[in-house]
Amino acid sequence: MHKQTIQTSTIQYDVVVGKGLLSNIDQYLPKKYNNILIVVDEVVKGIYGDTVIDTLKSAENVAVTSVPAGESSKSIEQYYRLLSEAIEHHLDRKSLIIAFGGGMVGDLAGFVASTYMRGIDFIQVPTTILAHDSSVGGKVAINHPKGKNLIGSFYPPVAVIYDVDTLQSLPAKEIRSGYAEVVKHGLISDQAFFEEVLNVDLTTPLDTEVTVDQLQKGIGVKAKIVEQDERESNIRKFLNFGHTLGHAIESELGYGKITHGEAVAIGMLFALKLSEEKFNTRMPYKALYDWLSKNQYPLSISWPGINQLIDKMKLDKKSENSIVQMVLLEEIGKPSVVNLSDHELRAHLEKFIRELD
Ligand SMILES: O=C(O)C(=O)C[C@@H](O)[C@H](O)[C@H](O)COP(=O)(O)O
Repeated sequence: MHKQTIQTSTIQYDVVVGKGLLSNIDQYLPKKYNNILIVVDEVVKGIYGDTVIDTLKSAENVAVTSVPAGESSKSIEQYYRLLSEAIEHHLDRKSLIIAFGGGMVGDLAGFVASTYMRGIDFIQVPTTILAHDSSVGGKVAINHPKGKNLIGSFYPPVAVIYDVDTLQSLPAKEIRSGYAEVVKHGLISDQAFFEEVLNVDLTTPLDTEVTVDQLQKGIGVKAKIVEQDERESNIRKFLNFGHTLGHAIESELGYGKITHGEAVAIGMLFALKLSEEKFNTRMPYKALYDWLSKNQYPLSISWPGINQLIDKMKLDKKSENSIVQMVLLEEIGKPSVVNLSDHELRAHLEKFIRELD
């Protein structure tokens, strides 16, 4: 078991990563709670629900509610339903919400926790590779049809309990989605880490040791940034590498039509191309493209119109005065935030889409 403590200006919490944590989950709660609501992804509930529920029920007053798997559950309807569940189960300010599942559940349940009675404790219990990223750092949100994560807050969990045994049951699409965020952590931090990630073959069973090591490195990259800039006024923007276009694609195609990581993968390719042109430097575009293709990421998508994409990119939370900001790389491990005019963005996007197709 590996423990990493995140210390921001507002809170300190542990991220515990290890095997077999679910069946002892009660031991990792930072304190005793009078009432617990577990919000769980339907699929996760079917596989691991009993283990967690039984363990907690022996010690605590526990209610469970499941949400349909997939990004479309990050909706105002599910959010409202979960608030109603919290009321119905008499959660109060001494209660706890446990987000048990992937990034969707973490974002949704975390946002419920951040607003119910003006905020109650919540714990992230991630079950996907992607959630090594989303469970740390305290960004919680739901989507609006006009844009991804537009309704949300910064609300850190009181603990992250990451049982890596759960990764065994991930379908290929989820593995791909999560690994895009591992690639991102490599690109924004360190050439050696990036190269190590590109050595992973996602078409064969994962080597758990290698995966866990890379997830811990990714969490480390994220922790270092979040500790310095929890509310994204500066360097936290770097964690958004690949997301400006990625989020626009996700929201234009319809949430869930393409996974978050698959969309971010295309966004990272675009960001690498732009980085080459902006900084007149060589980027590992081809290496990443080849790795993504080999690992069956969908790179040939049914592209939304450029105007729609640009409108969505302007709604990105990094934008100021409707000017799109993108995270580019001066070199691997040296991210930089760059403003882009509509004209520039359009020209680069048109070229990128033409070349990718
Ligand atoms: O933690 C962050 O900061 C990130 O940007 C990490 C992203 O990988 C993550 O998908 C995040 O939820 C996106 O945030 P958003 O602010 O662009 O909605």
